[in-house]
Amino acid sequence: MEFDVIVLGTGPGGEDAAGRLAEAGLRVAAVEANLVGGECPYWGCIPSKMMIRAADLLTEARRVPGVAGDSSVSPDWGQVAGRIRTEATDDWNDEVAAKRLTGKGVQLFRGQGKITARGEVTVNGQVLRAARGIVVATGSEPAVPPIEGLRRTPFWNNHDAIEAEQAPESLIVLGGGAIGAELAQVFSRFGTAVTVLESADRLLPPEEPEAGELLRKVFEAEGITVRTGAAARRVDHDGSVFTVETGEGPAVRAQRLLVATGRRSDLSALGVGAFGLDESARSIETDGRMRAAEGLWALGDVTGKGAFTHVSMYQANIVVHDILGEPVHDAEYHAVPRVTFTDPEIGSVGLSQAQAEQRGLRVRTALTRIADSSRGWIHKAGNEGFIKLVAADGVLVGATSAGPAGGEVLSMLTLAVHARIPVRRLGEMLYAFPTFHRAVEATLREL
Ligand SMILES: Cc1cc2nc3c(=O)[nH]c(=O)nc-3n(C[C@H](O)[C@H](O)[C@H](O)COP(=O)(O)OP(=O)(O)OC[C@H]3O[C@@H](n4cnc5c(N)ncnc54)[C@H](O)[C@@H]3O)c2cc1C
Ligand SMILES: NC(=O)c1ccc[n+]([C@@H]2O[C@H](COP(=O)([O-])OP(=O)(O)OC[C@H]3O[C@@H](n4cnc5c(N)ncnc54)[C@H](O)[C@@H]3O)[C@@H](O)[C@H]2O)c1
Repeated sequence: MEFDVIVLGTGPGGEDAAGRLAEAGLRVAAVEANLVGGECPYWGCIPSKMMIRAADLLTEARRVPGVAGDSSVSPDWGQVAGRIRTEATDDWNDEVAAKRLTGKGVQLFRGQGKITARGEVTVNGQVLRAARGIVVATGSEPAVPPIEGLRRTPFWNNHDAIEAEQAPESLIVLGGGAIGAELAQVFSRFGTAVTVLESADRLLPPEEPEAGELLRKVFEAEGITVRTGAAARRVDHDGSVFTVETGEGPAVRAQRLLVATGRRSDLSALGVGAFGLDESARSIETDGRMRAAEGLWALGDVTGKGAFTHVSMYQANIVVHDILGEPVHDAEYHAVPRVTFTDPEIGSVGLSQAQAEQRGLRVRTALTRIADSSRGWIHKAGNEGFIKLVAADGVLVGATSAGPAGGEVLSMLTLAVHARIPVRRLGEMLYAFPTFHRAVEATLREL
């Protein structure tokens, strides 16, 4: 079957690119092995943020005493699980999403697609040919670390955690990255006894050390056990209880085990070797137009530029313009924003202090605490957080905004890093009183 473009994988970026290319008049085939929409709407961003919204509501209600009276809350996981089934995922049915895509003129092929030659994808024995090229948008899947015994146990990955119909009594979370931190706090707030095991020396290891320290403090205050420097060595399951040994400290036991130790993309399963690409690589390398080879584009998690929906959509926009021969700015990654939606939210953009120093930049940093700002003091309960700025050569190269609405406050810092606005000019701006983002002004003064 002949097409102009074949899009392999219909996660956020693949779906967007396929739909827009078809609307522009190209003959587009999309190949999807699972659900149209990918990880984000069914097992990622959307349902996890629904869980977080519910968990945050419980905690806000628990903060009433001492500020506004008394409160008592009775968590009901059934309401969260119900919303995820009915409102978010349609019980993991993608009929609506598939109709939306085919309604734009895309021909959808269900099944695992593989590149079998340049310009050729085979799915379920059917050969599809693309005159202009192939877009690889196949995302990532949970990585399973090589821990003795693990694969023999019924551990959870993010799919199982998102589909949970009950909050477990106890839960071990392996990995204190974005997924581990968000879901550890969610289940804890619904009454689960949670232990986080993180092999690095802090939670959210790529972020500023102050972010990991802050989360540890908040987690421990909420009753979550946090063990860092704790790489799992062995996992057992006796039919009802998991036991995880870490080499240091006592073994941990719990009803469930969530493995959230990162993601992987299997390039050999995609057949990108047909284009001369290294199939043992962790990700597909692209140029600024997201081209990986003549007639091959890649976007999303598979490019290794940040496993975030906004990165996938940003790259999809570049792919669409490039394929249509329209002008578009090359992809830039100096200001990739990311938000871990714990409470407090950890928002960050650009380089951490350590990353900037590793690049040999002459770095200046400053940090102020949200609790010391007027808004933080007014807020009283749940006012933990900080702003940290990393500057070099008179511009911000990185920033962290941790706190209530930390992800929203991040927006102005993303703009500053993206547009390389001089620090001096940022300091001349007006900051509304009393807002959380006014802490940025105080931090600029420190800087
Ligand atoms: C629990 C969790 C929470 C998250 N929260 C956030 C968040 O708050 N914000 C954020 O920005 N990001 C978040 N993410 C990350 C986000 O979900 C991913 O970065 C995003 O979905 C990646 O999009 P993608 O376009 O690369 O493809 P994916 O969403 O990974 O989809 C790829 C699709 O390709 C299909 N596919 C793979 N191989 C083939 C093949 N050979 N043939 C056919 N189809 C194939 C898959 O079935 C899948 O549907 C979260 C992830 C998880 C797991
Ligand atoms: N809010 C968001 O934007 C959001 C939320 C969830 C996920 N995501 C995306 O999905 C990606 C995957 O999330 P993730 O949390 O699985 O990966 P991650 O890479 O963010 O974190 C994995 C953590 O597991 C630790 N680890 C690895 N092996 C271990 C072991 N054997 N024992 C103990 N700890 C171990 C690592 O040190 C790391 O801190 C994220 O990097 C992020 O890009 C984004």
